[in-house]
Amino acid sequence: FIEEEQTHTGVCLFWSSVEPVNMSEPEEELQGEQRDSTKKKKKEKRSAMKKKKKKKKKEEEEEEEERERDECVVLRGIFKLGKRSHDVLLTQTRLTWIPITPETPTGEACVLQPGVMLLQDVFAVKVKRRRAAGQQSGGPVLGVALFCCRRRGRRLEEDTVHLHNASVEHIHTWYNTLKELLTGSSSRPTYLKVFINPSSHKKEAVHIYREHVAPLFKMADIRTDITVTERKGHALSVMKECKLDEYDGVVCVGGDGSVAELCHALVLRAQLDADSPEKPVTPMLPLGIIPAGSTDVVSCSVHGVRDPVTAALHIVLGHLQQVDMCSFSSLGQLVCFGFSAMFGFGGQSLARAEKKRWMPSSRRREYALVKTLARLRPEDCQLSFLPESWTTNQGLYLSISIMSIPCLSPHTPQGLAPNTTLANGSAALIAVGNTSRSEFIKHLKRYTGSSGQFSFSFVETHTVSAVKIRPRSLIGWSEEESEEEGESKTSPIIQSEGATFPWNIDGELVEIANEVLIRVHPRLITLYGEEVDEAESTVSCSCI
Ligand SMILES: Nc1ncnc2c1ncn2[C@@H]1O[C@H](COP(=O)(O)OP(=O)(O)OP(=O)(O)O)[C@@H](O)[C@H]1O
Repeated sequence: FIEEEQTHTGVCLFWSSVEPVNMSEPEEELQGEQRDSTKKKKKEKRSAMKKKKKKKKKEEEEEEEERERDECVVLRGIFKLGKRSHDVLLTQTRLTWIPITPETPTGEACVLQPGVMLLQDVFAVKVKRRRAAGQQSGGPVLGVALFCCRRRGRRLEEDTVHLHNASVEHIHTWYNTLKELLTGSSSRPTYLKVFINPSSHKKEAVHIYREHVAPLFKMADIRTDITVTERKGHALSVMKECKLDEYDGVVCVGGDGSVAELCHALVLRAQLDADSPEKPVTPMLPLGIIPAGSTDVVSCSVHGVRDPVTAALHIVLGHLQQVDMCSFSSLGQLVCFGFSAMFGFGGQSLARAEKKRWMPSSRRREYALVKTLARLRPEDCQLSFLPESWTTNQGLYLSISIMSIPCLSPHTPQGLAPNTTLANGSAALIAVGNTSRSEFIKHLKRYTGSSGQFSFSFVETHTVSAVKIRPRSLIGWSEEESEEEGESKTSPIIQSEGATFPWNIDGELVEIANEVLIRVHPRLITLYGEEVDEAESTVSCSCI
């Protein structure tokens, strides 16, 4: 077939090189036939390729089945699942149950579906006993229960498989063997340091942890050491002092601000332990994020959903994902480590929202967004970025964002930075130049859809490893705002002389006067979770 195709291509090339001018009728007919034949051959080639792919897939499936068959059976026994008896097989990696086929009166076998469960999805096994109400121990053995996770889209849900058999000996053999197989997985934690921010979003973090997370940790025999934070910076000070080598991981229950504080703390602590004051050091412990904030973009970016159960199951099962981080510094001094920063519109609207802390958080956000749009003001600055050598641009920008993760959220399922991934070693730079308010709103609105937010002449995007932003205006944002609003100036986080500019770093307001240098540190931190391409979209933003 390939030979035929090659000969045919040769003919085509020959015909295409013939001058079309003054072509005689037979020649035209011949060329028409030739075209038909080319189409036919292409179709045949496509169908042959399809067949080949199908064959390959079938072969792979057969190989997988053979591998499963060959995999050594560790235990085999009869159990009741539901009301029916099953032949249950346990290997090193999976549990398979095949219904014992009953004979029908006509002698025909009735076909029943077998079931399978991978041990990598099982997080606990318990012996089931019959107990009277209030009885704490003992009781006749009923069977074993396997607690596992099932995937529903990007969500992980808890599920249980009950294997019933009243033989004590049989059940103990199965329980001990299953326990042994499950403890083989080294990335699963047994002792966690947990930080809960009770002030996050609707002040529900403690409740979320108690209701949805603690029972799963208990079921998986994970011990915890809990700190309920009392103020900003509390988690950082605890992390500087505590004995980290006792733990297998750290868990943060809160919003993006709490996550950023803990990531920052983990990297600083690693630097301290390694006596490396200059260079960021990869922390030994992974961080688990239980979302309890208002947007939770870091959690959404590693789970695909804003769901405490999914987050807890990723921790329990030891799913690890290395993630790029940025360092933010000014005048040679580290400001913080984080995942994303917004200068201009994003910083200004957060600064406005912070002034209205007394408002409910969603109202506060909408108010700030609308007001910042109404008073849209570009920043005059010098923007430099480093793909290989520094490129410098100067001008008016409405917004500049630097994001080392895609920043997925239910509002922006494809992410604020769909052009970066969790661990590609670079960040997305999205610079929005000066334009009219209506064009800027059009650009913002497209984030809620699937594409098109960058298809404007005033938007440029780059893949970067470092960025420098130097504001050129002499009047700082807060001074101008205070004059406009008749309010007293709020105290800046970084005390500085002269004009300061608001930055939104992982949802936290940071006011900085001078040039800011952002560097990307590939795979600096490990988070519990996995790479996801899109977040589940459950809310829409109506304010614009
Ligand atoms: N007890 C506390 N009282 C006040 N602030 C706290 C407390 N504990 C921690 N913080 C600080 O609160 C800040 C914001 O926390 P977090 O991000 O969890 O909540 P949020 O701002 O409501 O959520 P989101 O960032 O998703 O909007 C963090 O910088 C954290 O250090």
